[in-house]
Amino acid sequence: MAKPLIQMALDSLDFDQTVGLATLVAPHVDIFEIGTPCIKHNGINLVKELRARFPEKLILVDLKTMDAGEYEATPFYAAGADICTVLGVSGLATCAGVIKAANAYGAEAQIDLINVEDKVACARATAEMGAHIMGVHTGLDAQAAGHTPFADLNDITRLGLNVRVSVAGGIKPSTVQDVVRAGANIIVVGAAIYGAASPADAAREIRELVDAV
Ligand SMILES: O=C([C@H](O)CO)[C@H](O)[C@H](O)COP(=O)(O)O
Repeated sequence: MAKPLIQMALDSLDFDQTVGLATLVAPHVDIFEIGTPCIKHNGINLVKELRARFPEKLILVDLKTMDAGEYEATPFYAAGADICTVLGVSGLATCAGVIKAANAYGAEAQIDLINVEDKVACARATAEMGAHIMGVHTGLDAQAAGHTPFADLNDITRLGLNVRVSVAGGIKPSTVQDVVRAGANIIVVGAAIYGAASPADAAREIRELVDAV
């Protein structure tokens, strides 16, 4: 199996801080995620800026689209996004719209399973429609209430769907190897990197731990 990719979640609201953090961690990560609060605050110009500065990196725009899937996602793919997210709770028509927009640009659509009641059914249905990535995700508010993504990750990887599986939700050095072993193809890390005294060192540590599995 290919080595898992490491995705850095850029969750600052500040445009320059976001570019600065991306620059610091770039040698150690594969994907820059422009987090939902960040993309809402800064808009599409941040996608263009990161695309221009980091042509070799993958860029995920965490739109968490809830309606008007094709219409909302298309300009972000046109601006250089490799992956956009759409909420599984939005329903199949909206997911289909983002998948259609992704395919038009040779890019990928990620279904975010956050707060989906029946994650297995949603994953099966959206994979069948051509979704490229399934996102197992315990959001920041759910994390604060003590939840983790580990059980859901096992439920989704054991389905053996023809998609890559991404996992997000408080992943840190002590848990990153467990999610690799559970079959995650994309490992999202936010606070454990941007909250560290040295984000570059923290990103390097995550990379070394992933590569050591
Ligand atoms: O997607 C996220 C959240 O919903 C805000 O947009 C985070 O980027 C994601 O949870 C990863 O961050 P950490 O949980 O801090 O690792």
